Amino acid sequence: MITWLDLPTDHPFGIHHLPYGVFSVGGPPRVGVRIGDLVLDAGAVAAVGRDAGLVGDGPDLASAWQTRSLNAFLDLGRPAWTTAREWLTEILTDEVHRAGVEPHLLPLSDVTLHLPIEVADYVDFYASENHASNVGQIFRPDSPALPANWKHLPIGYHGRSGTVVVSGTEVVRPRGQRKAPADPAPSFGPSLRLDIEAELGYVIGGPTELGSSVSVGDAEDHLFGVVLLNDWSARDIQAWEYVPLGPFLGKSFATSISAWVTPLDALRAARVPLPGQTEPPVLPYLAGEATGFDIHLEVDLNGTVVSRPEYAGMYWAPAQMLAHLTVNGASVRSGDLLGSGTVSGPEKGARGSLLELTWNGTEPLTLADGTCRGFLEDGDTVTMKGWAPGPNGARIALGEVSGTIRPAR
Ligand SMILES: O=C(O)/C=C/C(=O)CC(=O)CC(=O)O
Ligand SMILES: [Ca+2]
Ligand SMILES: [Mg+2]
Repeated sequence: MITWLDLPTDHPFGIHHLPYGVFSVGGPPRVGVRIGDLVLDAGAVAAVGRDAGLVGDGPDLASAWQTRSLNAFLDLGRPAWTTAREWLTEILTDEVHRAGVEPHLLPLSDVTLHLPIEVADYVDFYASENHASNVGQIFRPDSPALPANWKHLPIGYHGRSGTVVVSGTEVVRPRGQRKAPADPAPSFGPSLRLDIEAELGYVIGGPTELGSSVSVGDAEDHLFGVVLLNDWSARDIQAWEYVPLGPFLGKSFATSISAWVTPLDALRAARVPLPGQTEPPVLPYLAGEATGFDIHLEVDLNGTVVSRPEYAGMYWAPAQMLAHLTVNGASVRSGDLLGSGTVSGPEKGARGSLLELTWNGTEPLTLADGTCRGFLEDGDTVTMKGWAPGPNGARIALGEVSGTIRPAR
């Protein structure tokens, strides 16, 4: 597949990728598709196709894309996502479309990128066995590292969708209550243990009805695509507040996602079997054809790569997470966001949080500038990147997610 754009076939944002985002250039935000270092004004070019009668009786992509989020497009469901991807591929590869499309391509450097989805409900899972057992040892040293339910169900909690922000948004250090086990009483102030969590976020589309469930086999009809996600976490606030209802203010102040949503359809070459769920076997509603993804992550703190987590090691698949989330009859909405849980590998250099990398601050990291970190300081910038294998040896780069810490107000 060769595009008429002047683009190497192995470009990480090549014709085999085509991630969606929302951009503006002075005017109202609208849906864009990234190709190379250009952004295609997708709604404008679809309107040209529609008005010229080229798009037939298919879904009205022009209307869905001339809006300020991906939600209307997500509402159309998987058949429309497939049609859209085929059509975009055609207009970017067949030279006959060039004159009509070229005026709607803008340099990435000229546009402002926005939060790509209006986040409906946000759920964060806990799907890495290494992460769960590390945090278990740190937070609950007198209990088994993995809770008794961990291999039977994908554990999760409902988060705060209104504080999900796009890459580049500054993060204000949260204030709150904390009490270390040895402290006689709780104290209040800016978090002293501000942390990151490297995760993938799954963007849901195709709403379901209240009372119905999505099976593992049907889950990918509702899994539109993937973002990189940083679940900023205040460990001191979290450790004191979370018993018995789970994370609350320690994680609700900001969650950052990448501006680009990589469609699941672009990740065909990245599919890998799950590491294995035979001991114990999962209940029937969680069994079935579920795969993981061979996605490589990189966490950069102020210019030093501090971790390289491997998503392929995750225990629970996104299809299982969605099946579990809906098994009680809970419905999903377009724009729902599912965090995978922190991606941590077995090696120290593959842990997805500073909590684990520094073992709760007791083993600080030394950065390239010679400074040390247990947790984040004001002014620190964290950038997460990711890539997956694409077709014919090419790579697919996920959109990066970055954020800088500002002092508490
Ligand atoms: O084990 C705990 O009490 C808490 C765990 C987390 O903070 C992790 C969480 O947000 C889920 C995840 O990212 O894996
Ligand atoms: Ca998390
Ligand atoms: Mg969060």
